[in-house]
Amino acid sequence: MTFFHYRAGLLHAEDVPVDEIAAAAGTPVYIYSAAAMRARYRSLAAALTGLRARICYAVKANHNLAVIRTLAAEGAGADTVSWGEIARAHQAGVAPGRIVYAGVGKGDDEIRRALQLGILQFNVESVEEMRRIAGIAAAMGRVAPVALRINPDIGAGAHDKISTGRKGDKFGVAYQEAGQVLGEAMRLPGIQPVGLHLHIGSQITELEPFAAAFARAAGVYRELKGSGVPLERLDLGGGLGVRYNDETPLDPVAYGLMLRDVLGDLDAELVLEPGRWLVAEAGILVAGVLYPKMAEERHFLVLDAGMNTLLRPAMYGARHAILPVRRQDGAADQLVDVVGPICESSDIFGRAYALPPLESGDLVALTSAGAYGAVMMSDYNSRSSAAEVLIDGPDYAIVKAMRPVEEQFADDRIPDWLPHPPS
Ligand SMILES: Cc1ncc(COP(=O)(O)O)c(C=O)c1O
Ligand SMILES: N[C@@H](CCCC[NH3+])C(=O)O
Repeated sequence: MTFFHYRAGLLHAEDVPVDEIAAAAGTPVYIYSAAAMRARYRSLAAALTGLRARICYAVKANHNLAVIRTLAAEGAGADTVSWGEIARAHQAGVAPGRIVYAGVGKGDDEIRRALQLGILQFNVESVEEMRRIAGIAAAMGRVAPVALRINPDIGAGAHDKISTGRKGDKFGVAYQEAGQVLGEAMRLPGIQPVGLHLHIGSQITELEPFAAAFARAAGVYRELKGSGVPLERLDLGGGLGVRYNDETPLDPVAYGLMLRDVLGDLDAELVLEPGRWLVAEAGILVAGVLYPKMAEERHFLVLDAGMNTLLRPAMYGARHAILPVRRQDGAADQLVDVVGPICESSDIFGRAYALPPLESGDLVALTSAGAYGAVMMSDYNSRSSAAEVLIDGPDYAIVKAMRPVEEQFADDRIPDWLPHPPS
């Protein structure tokens, strides 16, 4: 965590003291380090040297415009999964010709808008979707560049809920059926097959499943290209794993070597769609301590951040390391269960965290929170989403303010015909 470090016992994000940011933006607050994101991007790009490859940042991991802009300025394109994400990426400055668009449920209007904008390619997940895109494109007098997402039947990912490439998962078409589907695609007006796509899962810390899936995809690619399908791109998806606690994150150099080994002689431009790997460790979530609740049977630390702020622990049993924002010299750590304020038993970040004694008003930082944190926030229990702050050296900016409670219900409407309650 070199971009988040202690100086004189106080946690800093790059050069800015974290307590200063918390005072300015309120808590809970997500803090992102631009330098950390750039360092990640550059180390991955460097590991791909010599390969014909492009990086399309999976904006689902963190879709704040300032985050997308930081990576786009480094040369990243965008991997998207809805018109909303395409619009965000475009708004943040990503050129349409650098945007790929996946997802099992693309709506007609989304397809139309993406065609109008002129994105690089649609990553198509079913024959039904292929036909739908063909119809819409033909009616618009356009041709949709399409990569077919194949399901390689290889499981990977830290959790059953984030494995996407097994037979029976909803994503893509069985790899054995790719030829048939692309054969039909070639006969459809409005479709230009340009590639294959796969994405086997997320938070993968081993190279083997990637290598096995990519080798399988390369076999299909070669066979189809050999039989006359004009393929030019193989999109490998994302999935590169990071450190949350004690995991060994995926090494980009080893990943690059594996790509050379498995795909070095493939006649294809490669596309990588990392999300988590670029931004997770570049972000922390800073929360205020509401109460230390030291019941005899269990010690709890109740934070002002909850599952509505960071859903990963409740949803996947994920465990993010937690640091005190101010270190205490000489104070012995206590084991505490760290929980949020939401009325759900699953609103718990984890049991038995070793932390120094903390009081109301103290701050803690949940680490590796830059990916799938802010994007998955909700106003559940009518608790407002956290603010987001971007740091760049000595500078910082609130890149999304915490929403005042009144704005949460500003769009609700009470129909005139509903009776009034008694006064
Ligand atoms: C198609 C696709 N590409 C890329 C990603 C990004 O994954 P990750 O954040 O694990 O790199 C995902 C999400 O899992 C995805 O579904
Ligand atoms: N949201 C998930 C991962 C899903 C990745 C997107 N397909 C997480 O927090 O780990």
